[in-house]
Amino acid sequence: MPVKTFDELFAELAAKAEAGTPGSGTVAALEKGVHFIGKKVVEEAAESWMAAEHEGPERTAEELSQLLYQVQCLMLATGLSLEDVYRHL
Ligand SMILES: N=c1c2ncn([C@@H]3O[C@H](COP(=O)(O)OP(=O)(O)OP(=O)(O)O)[C@@H](O)[C@H]3O)c2ncn1[C@@H]1O[C@H](COP(=O)(O)O)[C@@H](O)[C@H]1O
Repeated sequence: MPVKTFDELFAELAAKAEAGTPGSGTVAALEKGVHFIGKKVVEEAAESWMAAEHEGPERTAEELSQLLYQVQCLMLATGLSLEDVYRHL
């Protein structure tokens, strides 16, 4: 299975948001807004923490991937680009 990078995922999600792609979970989440997505970020962060403490590296990687996805949704919901975030690294 080809590996999707953080930047590639962001480009995919941004294109779906721009197009309003029907059936996209990302488009649906963006319609719900910052409050909904913010709660998802917190939820996935907590699940990543719990997986790291109790569930092993594979489950932790899975939860962290979901956290990265929700972080990107929050960036899109707030109009932030990758560069806007990267310049703080
Ligand atoms: N990486 C992800 C990804 N990680 C998590 N999620 C969604 O984030 C939600 C939260 O995950 P949970 O584990 O909490 O899911 P759940 O508790 O079973 O479901 P919920 O009740 O919370 O919806 C789920 O609905 C997942 O579908 C993701 N949705 C999409 N992607 C990627 O984004 C791309 C675009 O997706 P669409 O916009 O749906 O086409 C896809 O090709 C994927 O690569």
